Amino acid sequence: MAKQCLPLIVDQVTAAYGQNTIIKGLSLQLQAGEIGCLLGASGCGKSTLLKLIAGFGELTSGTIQLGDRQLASPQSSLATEHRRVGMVFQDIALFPHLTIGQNIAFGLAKLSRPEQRRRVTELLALVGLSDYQQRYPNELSGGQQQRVAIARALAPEPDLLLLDEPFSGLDVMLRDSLLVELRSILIQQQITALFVTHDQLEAFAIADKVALMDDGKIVQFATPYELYHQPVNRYVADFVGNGYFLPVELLNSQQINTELGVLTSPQPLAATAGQKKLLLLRPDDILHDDESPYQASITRKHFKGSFFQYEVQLSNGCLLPCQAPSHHNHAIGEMIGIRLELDHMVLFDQT
Ligand SMILES: Nc1ncnc2c1ncn2[C@@H]1O[C@H](COP(=O)(O)OP(=O)(O)OP(=O)(O)O)[C@@H](O)[C@H]1O
Repeated sequence: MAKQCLPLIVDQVTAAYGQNTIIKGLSLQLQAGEIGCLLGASGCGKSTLLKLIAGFGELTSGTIQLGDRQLASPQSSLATEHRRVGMVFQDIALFPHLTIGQNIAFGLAKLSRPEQRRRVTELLALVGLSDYQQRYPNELSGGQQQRVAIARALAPEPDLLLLDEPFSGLDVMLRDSLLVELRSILIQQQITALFVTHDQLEAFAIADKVALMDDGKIVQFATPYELYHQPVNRYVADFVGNGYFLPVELLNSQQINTELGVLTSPQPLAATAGQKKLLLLRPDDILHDDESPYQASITRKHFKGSFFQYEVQLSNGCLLPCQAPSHHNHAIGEMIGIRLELDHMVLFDQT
C-alpha cells in the first residue's frame, strides 16, 4: 500500500548562531510528495535550514510543521528521533563494521526479524544493490555507498527525506546518473524530500521546485523552468544560467531598440515607451550567423564538443555570450556576425 506523504511547512523561521542571524524570516512550503531543492551560494544558510528541519538547532521565531505535526517553534522542539525525518549527508556515514544489509536494517529495530529482512531486500532492490547485502561498506564504490545511505534513510519510511549535497564528492558522470536514479526512487516512494546543493544543474535535475536562497532568505521559489526563464530579479537571473544584460530602450509596449536591432516581443512588455532597461540574455539566445549585419569581436572561446561557447564584445563594449556549431572555429579577436533569437523577453531596471 502506498505510504501517505505529508506537506512540509516552514513558516517565518528565524535562527542564529550566537549573535549571528543566519535564517531571516524564511517561509517555504513543499506539497505532499514534492521534491524541493535549496539552491544558493556557499554560506547563504542552506545547511542551517536543513538542520533546523532535522532537529539540530533552535528557532528564534517561526514554526516548522510536517503534515499536522509541529516539529519546532521557539517554545518547543520535537526530538530528532521523533520527527520521522530521514537524512543523507555528503559524508557517507555507513557503519564500517556492519554489512550493507545490517546498515540498512539499523533503524528497523522495532520491526520483527522477517519484516526487517523483507524491508532490506525491498530497499536493496530499489537502489539496485540486491547482490551486495553481505558486503561491507569499504568493498563498495562511493556511488554505491551513497545509494546504501539513501536506502538506510528510507528504510524506516520517514515522512520527509533531507539530503545535503549527497553526491558532491562523486565525479560528474556518476553524479548525473545518481540524480536521475534518486529522483525516480523518490517519486516511486512518494516521499516529500528537500535536497541541498549549490549547483544549479543538480537542482534542475532533481527538483520539482527550487528555492533560490540568498543571505538567509528565499529570493524565488519556482520550477526549474520558471527560475531559468522568468527570474524575478537580476540576482536570480545571474545565479541561474549565467545571465548577461544588454541595455535597451522601449519603443512601445512590444518593441525594444537594441545594439542588435529592433526586437518585437511576442507578449506585451511591462514598461512604457522611452524607458531604458536591461534585457536578459542567455548563452543560447545569441547565435552566430554569417549573414547577420551585426558584428562582434570574439573575446573568449570555449570548445564544448557539440558547440563553441564564445564571449563576444559589441562596439559599445557590451560583452555577450554566443553559441556556434562546433565546426565554426573562430579565433580570438575575429569579428563574427551574431543574431538574437528570443522567444520571450525578460527586462530589468538598469539600477
Ligand atoms: N556551527 C556553527 N557555528 C557558527 N556559525 C556557523 C555554524 N555553522 C554554520 N555557520 C555559519 O552560518 C552561515 C551559513 O552556513 P551554512 O552551512 O548553513 O551555509 P550553506 O549555504 O549550507 O553553505 P555551503 O554551501 O558552503 O555548505 C555561514 O556564515 C557559516 O559560517
